[in-house]
Amino acid sequence: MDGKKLAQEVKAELKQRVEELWTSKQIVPRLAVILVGEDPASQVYVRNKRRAAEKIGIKTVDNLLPATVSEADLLDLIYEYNEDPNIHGILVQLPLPAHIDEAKVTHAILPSKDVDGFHPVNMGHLFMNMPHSLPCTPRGIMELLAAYGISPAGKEVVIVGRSNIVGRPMVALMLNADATVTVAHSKTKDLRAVTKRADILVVATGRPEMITGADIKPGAVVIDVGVNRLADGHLVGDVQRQTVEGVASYLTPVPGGVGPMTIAMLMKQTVEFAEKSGQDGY
Ligand SMILES: NC(=O)C1=CN([C@@H]2O[C@H](COP(=O)(O)OP(=O)(O)OC[C@H]3O[C@@H](n4cnc5c(N)ncnc54)[C@H](OP(=O)(O)O)[C@@H]3O)[C@@H](O)[C@H]2O)C=CC1
Ligand SMILES: Nc1nc(=O)c2c([nH]1)NC[C@@H]1CN(c3ccc(C(=O)N[C@@H](CCC(=O)O)C(=O)O)cc3)C=[N+]21
Repeated sequence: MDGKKLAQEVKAELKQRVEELWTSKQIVPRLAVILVGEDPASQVYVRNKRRAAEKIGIKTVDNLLPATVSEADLLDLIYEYNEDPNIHGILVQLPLPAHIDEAKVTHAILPSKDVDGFHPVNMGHLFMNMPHSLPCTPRGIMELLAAYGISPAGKEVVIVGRSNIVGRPMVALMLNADATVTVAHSKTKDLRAVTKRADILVVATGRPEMITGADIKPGAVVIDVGVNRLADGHLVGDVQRQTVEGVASYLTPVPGGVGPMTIAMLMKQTVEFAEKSGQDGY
């Protein structure tokens, strides 16, 4: 499944919507990105986001804060963006340094500007199937499946991983799409027996190539969320491509699968928020 190509298509459509937004309301979508510390992988994501935004016509306001920044200063910055009517989306790159309480930061972002969909209010709405904002990675996966004509309705969907960023919101989206959902994690007994049941398998563990051809049902659709940089600089997923390719009906590559879709969905959410701005929020 070619996430890179689909992401290009999504971004081309967004570019038009951004132009329309300017013509009809003179609004430029603005996204504030906050990165704390100098994690090189995170810097790559921030750069990719900025590049994508520039192409679409979204303005990004990047804040690269030192790892030593205090929690109070970070919260103050978020409060400023909450109040600023010209900022439509706020994203704080995770993980944060240990001295900063991640939950406190996530909760500080105004739900109506929470482009990641990580605020408990947005998570709650998502689980009740009345979402305001959708976490970008799971949403990108749903759009990929839809583009390939794969409907989760009635299917056995197994999600490996239960993080707040990927696994948990993925459960909600799949349930909302009428799948029969199983969630596996590090305490799951006999993981292979569980993954082998899946018609659609979503793997988000951060364990390089842990899922092999022996772990999947022939013909399964396999979504590899993992982005793992090996010591030699090589990028691999959580799925072993060589052994899975011959068994699965579809597989998302790494790179070029879920990652580019995540960025496209972040852009989409920002444009959607800008389009809604001025209307009644909650
Ligand atoms: N492509 C993209 O857009 C994105 C990619 N990623 C990538 O996806 C991967 C996962 O990210 P994230 O969800 O944030 O990771 P986390 O580390 O937050 O969560 C990993 C999850 O996998 C589970 N897990 C770990 N090891 C095993 C195992 N051996 N067997 C079964 N389950 C296991 C953990 O279980 P437990 O809860 O029990 O600890 C946990 O629930 C990473 O490689 C990350 O880089 C992340 C976000 C976006
Ligand atoms: N608040 C927050 N929101 C996030 O969405 C978030 C986060 N924090 N912290 C880190 C993870 C990780 N993540 C990725 C996004 C894009 C690619 C991506 O574009 N990957 C490219 C390759 C990138 C490369 O070459 O390094 C690909 O898979 O083709 C990867 C990973 C978002 N995350």
